[in-house]
Formats: sequence, structure tokens, C-alpha cells
Amino acid sequence: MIELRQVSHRFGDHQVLRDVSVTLAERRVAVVGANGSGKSTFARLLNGLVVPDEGSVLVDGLDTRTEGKAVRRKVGFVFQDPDTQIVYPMVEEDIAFGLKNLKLDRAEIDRRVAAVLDRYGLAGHRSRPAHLLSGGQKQMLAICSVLVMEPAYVVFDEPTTLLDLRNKRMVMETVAGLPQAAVFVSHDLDLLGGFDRVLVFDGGRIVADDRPSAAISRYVELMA
Ligand SMILES: Nc1ncnc2c1ncn2[C@@H]1O[C@H](COP(=O)(O)OP(=O)(O)OP(=O)(O)O)[C@@H](O)[C@H]1O
Repeated sequence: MIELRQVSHRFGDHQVLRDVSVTLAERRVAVVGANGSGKSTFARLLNGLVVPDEGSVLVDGLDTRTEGKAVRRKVGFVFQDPDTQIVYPMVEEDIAFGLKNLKLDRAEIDRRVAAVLDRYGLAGHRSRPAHLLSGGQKQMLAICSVLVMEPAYVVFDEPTTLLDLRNKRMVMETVAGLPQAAVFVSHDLDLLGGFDRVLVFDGGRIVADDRPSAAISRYVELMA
């Protein structure tokens, strides 16, 4: 369970989140809202990439302010642009990077790298340079690098924005099949029908919190 208690945050003079309190316990939570409404900041709070100016964020009781490292182990984060996330030139090195930091032995790293590449259709690309992958394959590589760490939660920040329809579907099937709870920030409203809960952000506040159809109707009204 992830809990925000009276969270406010500003960047310089700009108040980005205003007194947000919410508890996330569902398997699939989506977050929508206008550009600049605070969605990415909210997403980054969930794994301690951003620590709030006021209030607190608790992940299974761990405070992101004091337990940042443990929180980042628990909460994987997928960015919009996989190029921000891919750090090593070769596919297998990129996937193995986090596992090496955990000081796992070579055989265990190999096993986990092979399993995740196989599961998500990248097994044939294991020894290829990452920059030769298509946009969709790069996003799947970024997702694999997160999933191989076996986080308890996965936060996706607009992971489908740069993808064509086929690759959007592939990412959505991946999200739907995850054993973990996921929080999914998106402007692609048509992808959110299967979610348990949708939060609508406006001006740094949650202004609707409902099932997909009701929340999306509210968002469409807001944008009219
Ligand atoms: N690191 C930062 N430094 C300064 N300002 C920032 C920073 N990150 C975000 N902001 C500003 O905070 C506001 C909210 O940004 P945020 O990225 O959370 O919005 P968003 O709802 O995700 O927007 P979008 O849909 O465009 O991605 C924006 O005005 C943005 O310019």
C-alpha cells in the first residue's frame, strides 16, 4: 500500500502539488490530467525520486524521506522515454546492471536476465546493441530492466506516449499481466478502461477519484 499524507510540493515559486492525501491499494491505478497538473511529480514521489516539501509518502510503511533506498527497491519506475533509462550499450548489460548492484552471483544474474528477456519477447536481442532496437523494443527493454529487479510496485510515467498503436498494446498487455500493483500516468484515455481506479489531477490537486468511465468523463468536462 502506498500512502500520501497531506503532500505539498513546489519547484521554486511554482506550487506543483497542493495538500494531496490518498491511499493506493488497488492493483491498477491510472493518473490523468492536463499538462503541468502535477502527475509526473506525483509519480516521482511514489518511489522517492522526489521527496515532498511538506507531508509524507509511505510505501508499505517506509517513509520516502528517510528510507529512500529501500523504497526505490520496492517501487520500480518506467519513464516516458526509454533512452533516459537505458544506460548500457548492450541489451544484456543493461538488464544486468541493477542485479550486479545487488551483488548477485553470475549464474543467478544470467538466469534472471534470460527469463525476463524470454518472457517479454526480447530473447533474440540479448547480445545486440540497445540503440539498434525499435522504439517499442527499447520501451520493452526499459520495462524489463525494471521488472528484473522484482519490485513490489511499478510506476509508469506516460510509457506509451512515444509508441505506435501496436507497441502501445504490447505495453498495455505487459501492464495487465504484471503480478505487481501498478500506477500508470497517461494521456491515452482509451487505454484505461480496465483499470480499477483513475485519479484526475488539476492544478496540483486530485479533483476526481473514481472508476475509469466516471473519472474520464470528469476529466473531459474539465478540459472542455
Ligand atoms: N524538476 C523540476 N524543476 C522545476 N520545475 C519542474 C520540475 N519538474 C516539474 N516542474 C514543473 O512542475 C509543473 C508540474 O510538472 P509535472 O511534470 O508534474 O506535470 P505533468 O502533469 O506530469 O505534466 P505533463 O502531462 O506535461 O507531463 C510543471 O509546470 C513543470 O514545469
